[in-house]
Amino acid sequence: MASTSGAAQVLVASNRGPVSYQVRDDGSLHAKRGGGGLVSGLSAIGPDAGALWVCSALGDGDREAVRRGIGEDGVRMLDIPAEVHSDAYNGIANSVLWFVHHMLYQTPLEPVFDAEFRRQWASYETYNRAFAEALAAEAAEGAAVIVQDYHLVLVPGMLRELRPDLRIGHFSHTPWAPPEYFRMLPDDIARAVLRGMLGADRLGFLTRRWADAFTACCEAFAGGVGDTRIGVHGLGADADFLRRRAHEADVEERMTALRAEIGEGRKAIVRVDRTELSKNIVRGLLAYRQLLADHPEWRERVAHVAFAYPSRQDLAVYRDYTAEVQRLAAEINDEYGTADWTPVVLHVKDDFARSLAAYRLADVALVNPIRDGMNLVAKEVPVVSDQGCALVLSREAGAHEELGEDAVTVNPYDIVGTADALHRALTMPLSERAERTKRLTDAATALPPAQWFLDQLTALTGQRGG
Ligand SMILES: O=P(O)(O)OC[C@H]1O[C@H](O[C@H]2O[C@H](CO)[C@@H](O)[C@H](O)[C@H]2O)[C@H](O)[C@@H](O)[C@@H]1O
Repeated sequence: MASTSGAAQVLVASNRGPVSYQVRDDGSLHAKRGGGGLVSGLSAIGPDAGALWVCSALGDGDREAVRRGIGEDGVRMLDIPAEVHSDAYNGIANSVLWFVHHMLYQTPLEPVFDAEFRRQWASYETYNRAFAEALAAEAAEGAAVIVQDYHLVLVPGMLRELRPDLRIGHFSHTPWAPPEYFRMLPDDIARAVLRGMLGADRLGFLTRRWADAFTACCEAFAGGVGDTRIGVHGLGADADFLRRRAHEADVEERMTALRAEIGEGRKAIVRVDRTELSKNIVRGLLAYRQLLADHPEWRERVAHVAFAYPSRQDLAVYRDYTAEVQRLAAEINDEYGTADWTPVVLHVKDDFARSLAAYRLADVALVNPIRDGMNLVAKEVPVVSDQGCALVLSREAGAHEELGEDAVTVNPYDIVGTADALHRALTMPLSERAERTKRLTDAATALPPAQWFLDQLTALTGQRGG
């Protein structure tokens, strides 16, 4: 394992780490890169950067790795009891805080703040305390610590009490809810969230909109942000890595297979997401069906390549959503498919090489979240696309702040509007597509992950506060 206790000068903390382990049939452990935008962003902080990454063991394989003392350089995995982790991650972080910040509650999916919620909140506190104690033990005198995301909002305040000498930052990868939605949380919990965060010297957000919403919540419920500084760092795509990786042999192989699935000469509307309610995959499929209904000329001339990778499957609402995506894709294929045309090419098994293959082949990328911290797919597709790609982008994605001018903007709730946007994107002249792709690429790569992290570190260590 990587560090000597008390020696780390720079630390990051997040629920999901850069690697996860699976136990093979022969008992050996297989290491796999962790998924999701947060990991993509932080992966620039390799062991060479000298940082220690403190994360949670997430499954049996990870726990086994901790028990066997197996680990990557620069990574410390915490073996927090499975039931505490489940309450904190599934119960509080993903069923409450995620839903509040993405404003996903709507009838009949409503928050229930009952005794079970209070029990899970106690686990969430325990979980946060485990991180605070591990960070306090690993950090050198005066070290910089940057805590990540809604799983760990109590850590800055807890760590401040344990180690007042540290420079403490926190970065949110999600949107932040406006006060009129945030106030849905019980008052004491809302205050605990804000006070926990305000234990940091500096807080980072992906866009000005989310930073302003946080400030507004503090003004409404915590008497303001006090001495805590707030900054905006719009995580960008890693162009060098993506372009290199997208031209490796396994990606080329998958392009051949995908071309066969799409069919010769057809255009491809591509989307790649975790199967996540906020990503709005169902309305994307409904919009595609509307396109086929409104514009029969596209039948047999286009395919919707939809990769919906498993996410948070311990939660019933995510399993139901996954089933709905699969049901609707099959329904569209039954309704419009022909002997040699599959209108929706749906894949649900996570495969990064196949995602890159789809990016390269895309004529149109559909990114239509209800709300999204940033959405890195919107930034990755233009970088990798072989022939220039039109981007249909929700105005509610953080990425829209930087990419909106060269995207075709949609209201994510408007199915007819999204169908019209798809038609506009499909008919965009190739020269216009290429020009827009060039500008999208410039904007998407303005702040690559390594620089994104360094900027936060410089801003944090260049000041004392809190
Ligand atoms: O760890 P999981 O529960 O499997 O979820 C994966 C990650 O989802 C969220 O990612 C966000 O971060 C991205 C990078 O800043 C952003 O582009 C994206 O739009 C967000 O959804 C979550 O914030 C992470 O903590 C999760 O690890």
